Amino acid sequence: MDTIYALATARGKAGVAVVRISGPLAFLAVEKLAGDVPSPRRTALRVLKNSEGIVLDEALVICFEKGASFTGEESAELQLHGSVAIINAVLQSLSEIEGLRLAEAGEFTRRALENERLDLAQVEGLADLIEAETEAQRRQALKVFSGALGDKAERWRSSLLRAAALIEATIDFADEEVPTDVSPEVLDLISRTMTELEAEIAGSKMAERIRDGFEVAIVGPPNAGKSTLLNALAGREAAITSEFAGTTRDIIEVRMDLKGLPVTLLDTAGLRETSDVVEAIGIDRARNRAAQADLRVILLPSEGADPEMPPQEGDLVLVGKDDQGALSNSVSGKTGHGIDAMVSHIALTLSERASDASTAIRERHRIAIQDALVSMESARNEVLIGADRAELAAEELRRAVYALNCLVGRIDVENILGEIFSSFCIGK
Ligand SMILES: Nc1nc2c(ncn2[C@@H]2O[C@H](COP(=O)(O)OP(=O)(O)OP(=O)(O)O)[C@@H](O)[C@H]2O)c(=O)[nH]1
Repeated sequence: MDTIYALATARGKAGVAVVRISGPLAFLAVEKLAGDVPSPRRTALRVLKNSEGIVLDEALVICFEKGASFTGEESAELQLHGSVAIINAVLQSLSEIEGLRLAEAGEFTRRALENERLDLAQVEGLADLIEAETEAQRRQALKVFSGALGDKAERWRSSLLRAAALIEATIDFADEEVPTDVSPEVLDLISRTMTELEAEIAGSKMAERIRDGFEVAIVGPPNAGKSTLLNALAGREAAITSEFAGTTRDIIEVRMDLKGLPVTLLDTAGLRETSDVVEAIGIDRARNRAAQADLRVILLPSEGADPEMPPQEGDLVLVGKDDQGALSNSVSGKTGHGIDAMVSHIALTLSERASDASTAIRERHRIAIQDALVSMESARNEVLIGADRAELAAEELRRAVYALNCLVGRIDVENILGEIFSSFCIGK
């Protein structure tokens, strides 16, 4: 096993830069640079020198023993002054040590997975945690990273293994008198686990939204002030505004952090009958995209005007361009009146929905859970048919366990690793 090293913090000037080293020669490398190996898990101030004795930097050095590090291997972290020249000099010195090489993207995490310091779902949680931009994303990713999905999978797995063991016991005793009918307990175990898996699937759509962002569309008739409102929310001129009805044709997207929730705001073409071919295409797009959005702000030019699109649950219907707030349900992109109330409503509505989010946050998780459910359903049917189908029932339960094993990466890992680690950078 090679010993790997890499800059773990972002490149460029910073107060501190951290270089990580992991593998069997990690302590040896520290000794070469720092003169000794400080006691594990203790921060030690050391002068780092290269092989010619030239001082590179004064740094904080932390060593981690094998079995008690992020990767599970002997490893060390060098907290350097964050200068490009120091980083380069230290990386250069490390490269000159026999048996050390620069880490590949995601290689530290991959080793953590191989050494069972993390399960696959935790690796995915870590990738999301590094990507997290908003509070909701941070919380969700941290939950997965801390092993919440793996814990659940372990519980489901042991229920299914118990059910399978009960059934298998009846197979072994098939020729003899079977003391008790195990089917009620088996059915109960299967049903209870299925209910939990179904809840997980139900919440996974919302969890994906937290990862990828909610869509909020601003829709309504032309000239209602949609683009002006979007620009006010974005804090920049993202969309063109004009006094001419039908200015916005294509969909304009602005990503923002709305009280901790990741939201993509959509400005859409004003909805009306038109003979203009290009405008008509824009209106079609507007209708489709708005219909699929998580929430719509329907902006009207005046009170009682036709919204041109029926509001759905949670949608806001507001009168636009009400600069002084003469109406109760109104907003003005120009003066900012009503914007706080609107943002609060959107954030509240979306965060209520987000509270249903599960720990299954990726399509991969959903597919594995769905596979497990299909097998459990078959197992249940076999048990209901009768004791002579015990072998088939046990087989289906084993299949369900296999699907759950895939979920946390006990098996079939290689196929998915490439995809997962493609989002990691060097040093992670
Ligand atoms: N007084 C006032 N004028 C506004 C407000 N919002 C927009 N306007 C004006 O109304 C006109 C249309 O505004 P837009 O924001 O382009 O309206 P829109 O709904 O995006 O229009 P379409 O692109 O045609 O669908 C422009 O002349 C804006 O300056 C507002 O809050 N108050």
